[in-house]
Amino acid sequence: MSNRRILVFPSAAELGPALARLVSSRSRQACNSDRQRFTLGLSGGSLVSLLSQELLALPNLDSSAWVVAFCDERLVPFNDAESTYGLYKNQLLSKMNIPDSGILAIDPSLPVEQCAEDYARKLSMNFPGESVPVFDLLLLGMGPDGHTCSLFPDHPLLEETSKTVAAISNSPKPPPQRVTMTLPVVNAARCVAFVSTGGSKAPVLKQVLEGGEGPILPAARVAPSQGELLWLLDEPAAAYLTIQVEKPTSGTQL
Ligand SMILES: O=C1O[C@H](COP(=O)(O)O)[C@@H](O)[C@H](O)[C@H]1O
Repeated sequence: MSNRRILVFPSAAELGPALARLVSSRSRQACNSDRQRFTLGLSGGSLVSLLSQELLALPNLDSSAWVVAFCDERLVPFNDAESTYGLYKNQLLSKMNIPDSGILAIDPSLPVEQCAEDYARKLSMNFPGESVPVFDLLLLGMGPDGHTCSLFPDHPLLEETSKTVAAISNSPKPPPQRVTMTLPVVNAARCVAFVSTGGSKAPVLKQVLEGGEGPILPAARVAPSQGELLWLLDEPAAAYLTIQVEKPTSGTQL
C-alpha cells in the first residue's frame, strides 16, 4: 500500500494543528487547480470539536470556494445533539465564509430511504459529470469496533457498489437511522485522512492497520484507488502498532 502514510503525534494537541494544515494545504491546491474549488467531506463524533477548534485557529483561511458535505449523518433534527450538521453548524460553519449553496446537508424531515436518495441527488448535482463524486479530501473517524462513516462491521452496506449514498435503519451505534457515503465514494477521493486519538482505539487500530486473524473491518476497506490515504494518530491510539510509522516534525509535508 504505497500511498498509505501513518503519522503518529505525541498527543491530540500536536495532531490538531497538523490536521488544520492538511485541510488548508489541500484547499489551496484544489482552489488553484482547474477545479477552482475545494470539496471536503466531514465525519462526526470526536472529529467535530477537534477540527472546529483547529480550523478556526488558522489565520486567513479562505473558505469561499469550499463545498462541504458529510461522510455520514444521523437522521435526527438539526437541533438534536446527535446531528453532525448541527454540531458543525454551531462550532464551525457559522464562523466561516462558506456560501450556503456550498454546504450539502441531508433533509432530516424525510424517511431514511428517501433522505439517502435526496442526499445522493445533492451530491450528484454538485459533481456534474462524475458518476461517483470525487472529493478532494474526506476526513474520517473510526469507532472502537472498526466502523467508519456509518459502515459497520459485517453489515450488508459494505458490499454496496451501485449507490453513492445508502440508508441504514439498524445502526448498532445509536441513533439507528443514518445515511452514509458508500465505499465507492470513499475510495474515489483524492485524499482520505483518518483521525484517531485515544487509547480506546489502540486494539482496533492494530487490527485495521496490521491485519491478522480477525475479519476485515470497515476502516480497513478504505483504500483510495487513485488517491492518498493518511492516518493521523496520537501515541495512545498507536500504542500497539509494530509497523513502521512516521513521527512528524513541524517541517513534515502533509
Ligand atoms: O457514529 C459515528 O462514529 C464515527 C467515529 O466516531 P468517534 O467519536 O469514535 O471518532 C464517526 O466517524 C462517524 O462520523 C459517526 O457518525
